[in-house]
Amino acid sequence: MAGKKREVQLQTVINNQSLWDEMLQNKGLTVIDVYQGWCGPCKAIQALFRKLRNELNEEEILHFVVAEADNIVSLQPFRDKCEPVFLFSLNGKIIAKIQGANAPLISKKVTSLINDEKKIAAGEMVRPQYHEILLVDTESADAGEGLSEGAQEQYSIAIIKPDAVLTRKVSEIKEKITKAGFIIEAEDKKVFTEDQVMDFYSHIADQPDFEEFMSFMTSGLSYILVVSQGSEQEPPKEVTEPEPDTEATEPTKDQSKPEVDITSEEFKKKKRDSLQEILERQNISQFCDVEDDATLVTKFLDTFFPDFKTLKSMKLQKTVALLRPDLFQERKEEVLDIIGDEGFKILEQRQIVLSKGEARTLCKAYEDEEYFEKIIENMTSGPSLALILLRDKAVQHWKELLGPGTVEEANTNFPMSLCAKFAMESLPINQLYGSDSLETAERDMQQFFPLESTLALIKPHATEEQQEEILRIIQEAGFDITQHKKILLTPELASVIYFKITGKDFYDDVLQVLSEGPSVVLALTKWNAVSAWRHLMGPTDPEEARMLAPDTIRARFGISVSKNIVHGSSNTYEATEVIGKIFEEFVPDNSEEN
Ligand SMILES: Nc1ncnc2c1ncn2[C@@H]1O[C@H](COP(=O)(O)OP(=O)(O)OP(=O)(O)O)[C@@H](O)[C@H]1O
Repeated sequence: MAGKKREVQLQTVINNQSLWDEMLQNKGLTVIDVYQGWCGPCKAIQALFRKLRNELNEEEILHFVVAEADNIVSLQPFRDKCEPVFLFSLNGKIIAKIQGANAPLISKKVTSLINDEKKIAAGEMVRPQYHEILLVDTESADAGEGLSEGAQEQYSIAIIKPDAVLTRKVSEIKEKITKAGFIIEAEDKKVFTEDQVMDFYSHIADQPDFEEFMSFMTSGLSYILVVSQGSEQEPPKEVTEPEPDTEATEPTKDQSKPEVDITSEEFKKKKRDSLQEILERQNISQFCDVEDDATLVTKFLDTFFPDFKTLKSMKLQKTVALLRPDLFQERKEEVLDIIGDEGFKILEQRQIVLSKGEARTLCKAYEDEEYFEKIIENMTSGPSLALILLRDKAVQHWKELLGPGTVEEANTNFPMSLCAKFAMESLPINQLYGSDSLETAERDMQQFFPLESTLALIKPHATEEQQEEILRIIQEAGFDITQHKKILLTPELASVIYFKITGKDFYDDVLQVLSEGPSVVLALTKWNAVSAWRHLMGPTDPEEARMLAPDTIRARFGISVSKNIVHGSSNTYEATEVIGKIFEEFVPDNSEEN
């Protein structure tokens, strides 16, 4: 019976990768107890699962399984760990993990997810964009949810406010922070909601100008930075290198290098305390708030960086992989399966016919071989498949899987490598390519996936919640929101965006919709941005979108053709023109405030 799915009283047993993949097809929530062959599933929690199953009575959408880490590639990070791990898969996406048999937490998680599923099915709630978590073992006692006190103490949060983002001061501020010896551990761009401003700035809520501050903070993108102290041995450079725009005075006692006998804790404290001071000395504190209070820092991390600790324990990297033409044509699916099984996430993929020049650059290592021209011929003979892969230590891991450059060496010394596995008569070299280093990966990404920007509009009839959801969808799809502005589109501004349709008979309808309130205007950047954003928006008419592309933004939130919630540029020329006019020629009213 080994390797076959067998029903036990409560939980289905998953003991190989194909059953695991099959399990991911389950509809609704699957609670996965990850166990080790040598110690068996967690008995302590089975009573809770039985109780939840009976009380919730939702067999169609609530499943319980036990999954053996030893035999499932996806669960590799959890092998040989004694502590129980529970994963929560929602419609095939692992969205949460609890380490340890924490019954109350597990119960709360299951109940709330099932209640949400019921509301979604009844049309009472829009499906939230759940983030897929990375499967790693965090190896710490607190690893359930949130961060330990110890971990929180090391970090400060710096918020670069909307006016600084609009006037492009972000790089300068970040550079000043890092030059002063601090490390920016993580960053995100967000438009604060009113509730969030209320929540995070409650300590100044009684100030007379708080309402003004609230509307300023919700008016555009802020950058939220998680900042740590950096190495305690290294003195902050900022104190010894006055910035050109600050007055060159004799260093005060505070600014001089730390005494040699200072303890590392004192030194860390000194550096931590000085982030605010540095910003003040550099005349940038009006653009950037610093939060050191441990409780607030935790709140920021939990709200904006829920995976921070997991990601910090990893070396997440991007690398570029390429399947050469013959392999792409004949065995693409097998390669993609291996990529998935090895835990890589494919961020982008495209078919590309390489030019001779591109092929020569990629195969430079073989330029002295007599078969060089033959491989250039082969590589330019048809489309290759280029991929951007994301994973912990992606560059090294992909190179290790590939094995050596030539089939001869792979067959002799590395018969398990992908080079040997996918060898083909037509080519004496590896049918697969991988970037050699982080620098090469960066260069390869620029070459194969050049960045492009598009203009996006969220129309006035979108509610606050819908705006937030749309921004989340945008970020989840890998777009970088490079500009953000909330403005009332007057007929003059509307004609800049909709210059192509000003003569159409429905143009008055368009102006009418835009006059109903402020719109959110965005510049979105990623490879192939224009077409990717149009794809995400869906067909112009929401009715048609609901039939043809029900997951698109217009299908989910559009009301009618004129109230179709979003707009996007039609081509790169239009995008460049309109972004230039809206974000560069039009000077925002609040750029000099605060
Ligand atoms: N027949 C119509 N009646 C009312 N409004 C319309 C009609 N046709 C188009 N519109 C509105 O004008 C906008 C621009 O129209 P266009 O023909 O350029 O559509 P699109 O390129 O699919 O959408 P968009 O340019 O907004 O991304 C549409 O998004 C829609 O809101």
